[in-house]
Amino acid sequence: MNISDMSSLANFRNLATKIVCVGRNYKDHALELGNAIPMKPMLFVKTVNSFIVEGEPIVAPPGCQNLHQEVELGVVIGKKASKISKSNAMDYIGGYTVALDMTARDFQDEAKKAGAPWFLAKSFDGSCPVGGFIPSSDLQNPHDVELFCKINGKDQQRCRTDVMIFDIPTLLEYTTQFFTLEVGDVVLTGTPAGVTKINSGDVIEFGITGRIESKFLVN
Ligand SMILES: O=C([O-])CC(=O)C(=O)O
Ligand SMILES: [Mg+2]
Repeated sequence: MNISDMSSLANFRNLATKIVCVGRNYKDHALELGNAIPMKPMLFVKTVNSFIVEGEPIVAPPGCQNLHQEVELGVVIGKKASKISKSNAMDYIGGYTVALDMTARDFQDEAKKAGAPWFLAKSFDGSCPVGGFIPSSDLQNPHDVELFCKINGKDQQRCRTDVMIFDIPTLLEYTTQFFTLEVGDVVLTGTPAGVTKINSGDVIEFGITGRIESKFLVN
């Protein structure tokens, strides 16, 4: 498999073995939830069953009363990456996407209190709506784009990626010291401020300004 085989969203969905998520990578989001600014990247994972594309509905997990959206820039891995270094990390990127790290915030709050994993809060089926693909050759600087998320037509999140705490080479170097990233895997780089409660019937539009945009409906 090489990068040209995943030029469409459907293709890298089929290749992905996991979605690696970075938490608290934007100061304003860490602060809006009352969390400390991390000293090193904070990682968790979503299974491939969380991956949905346009046309598939967002569905809250059973019992969730506080479902949140988190718009995030996604890095799509183009070359198997293990123990790579910052200096050539960008060579391992096949392209970029934008996704929602859907979060059952009430489940997460409960897990945080118990010191328990976030798995249920973060990786329920359909918890990762993914939209669009930009080959890395078409996006020279992923740290110089604007992410946006609108709910029912109203701006909810809008932020440039240059304010990430840990940049993409740092995230890839750190991540791959511990586990291998396979072709098609997606690394979600954290959400900016503006997460909020999502309700049944909402329409969520999100993307990279001027580049990719997609629309998902909430069941
Ligand atoms: O749940 C959280 O607040 C952590 C997270 O995913 C993020 O910062 O993107
Ligand atoms: Mg997130």
